[in-house]
Amino acid sequence: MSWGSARALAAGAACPLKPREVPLQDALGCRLAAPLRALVPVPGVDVAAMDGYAVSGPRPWRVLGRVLAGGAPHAGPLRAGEAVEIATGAPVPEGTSSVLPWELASVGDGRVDGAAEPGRHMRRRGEDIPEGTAVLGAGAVVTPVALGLAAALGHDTLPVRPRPQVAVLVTGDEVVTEGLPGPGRVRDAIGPFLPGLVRWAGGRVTDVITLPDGPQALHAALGSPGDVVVVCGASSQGPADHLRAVLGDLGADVLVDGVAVRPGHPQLLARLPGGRLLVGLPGNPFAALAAALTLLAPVLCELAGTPAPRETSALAGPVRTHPRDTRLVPVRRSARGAVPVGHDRPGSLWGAALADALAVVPAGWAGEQVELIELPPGV
Ligand SMILES: Nc1nc2c(c(=O)[nH]1)N[C@H]1C(S)=C(S)[C@@H](COP(=O)(O)OP(=O)(O)OC[C@H]3O[C@@H](n4cnc5c(N)ncnc54)[C@H](O)[C@@H]3O)O[C@H]1N2
Ligand code: MOO
Repeated sequence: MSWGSARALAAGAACPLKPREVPLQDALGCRLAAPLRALVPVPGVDVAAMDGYAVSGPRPWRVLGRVLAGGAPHAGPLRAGEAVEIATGAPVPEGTSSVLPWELASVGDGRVDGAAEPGRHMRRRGEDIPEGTAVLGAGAVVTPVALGLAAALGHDTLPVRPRPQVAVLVTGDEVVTEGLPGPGRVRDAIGPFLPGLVRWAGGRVTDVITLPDGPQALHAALGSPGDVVVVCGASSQGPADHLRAVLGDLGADVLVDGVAVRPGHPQLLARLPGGRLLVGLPGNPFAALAAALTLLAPVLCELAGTPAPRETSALAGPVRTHPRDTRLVPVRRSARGAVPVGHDRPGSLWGAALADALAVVPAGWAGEQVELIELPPGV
């Protein structure tokens, strides 16, 4: 299957998850499932915008008392010639014609005087945001700032597209997860990059489980909870690659079995009985990254309701093409175009770690602009 068809098929195989109402802090990074509306006007009542004196009518004014934000409001309306000392954010009494900042006020003998401009230094109820206004549309990303806005508008929870939950199964008798790998051993380089990549694509890794080679352990682990299961290694058809056999036993529907892309051609997408999707990534780490961006990222973007960004660029440097398959080439974007960074062997993440995108170079490429797939940035 071509690289483009595999990506499109992966996106089409996933349906957006049902919206859920979640506490504010849990909504960070999710997409809003409905417009964010102002449950209250901002400000809630007419308030002072400066520390000073709320005054009524022409100067000078007799000072009747003091109103603080969060304190008791002034009892009754202000009449012409009357004032109260007031703090920024405190409700101005009915009848206030202006707020005179303390810097402009002369005070003495229970009176205040100064050049007050009618209507100045007050914020009217709903002047910043009228009640009921839709301030952000459905589909907007809940940023840290959006959380502050939602709180100001009276929300304790938000309706969002939930983050798809991803279980990661890392297979291989030779794979170790800490320390220096001994002879015949290799450090797991895929389990450490998947949580960040998954989060960037809108999901959340719930578990990274390391499994020995063998069908029993894999069969049992495929029951791990999650909207998507990712299996690393075991995607090829060697003597220790049991994924296909296990999927056959389970009666899974294999939707993609190999993609015409280098690296990463032995990748796989299947629908498990019950409807969950499984993505099989090759064991070579750069091949696994290429496959994750080909099949896993589109699945997660679709489940999370996140549109996948599209970007094209000229290539500013030589690349090798493949006679039949698309090549994914680590590049750094620059004003001259995307510069290949090299070090792009399937077994190493060196080139990808130097790069900020992968250039999609089709077979038979003749120098035209290429698509770029962004690599997850650090946060
Ligand atoms: N006869 C063929 N053999 C292979 C083909 C092929 O087309 N015909 N394709 C090769 C390619 S390309 C890849 S990629 C691998 C994919 O194999 P698997 O997904 O089954 O992965 P493994 O065989 O388990 O491992 C491959 C390689 O990667 C190392 N590895 C495995 N897991 C990890 C990990 N978590 N972190 C770091 N490195 C890992 C493993 O030790 C092997 O060296 O198949 C080729 N063979
Ligand atoms: O996926 Mo392999 O090269 O394509 O390492």
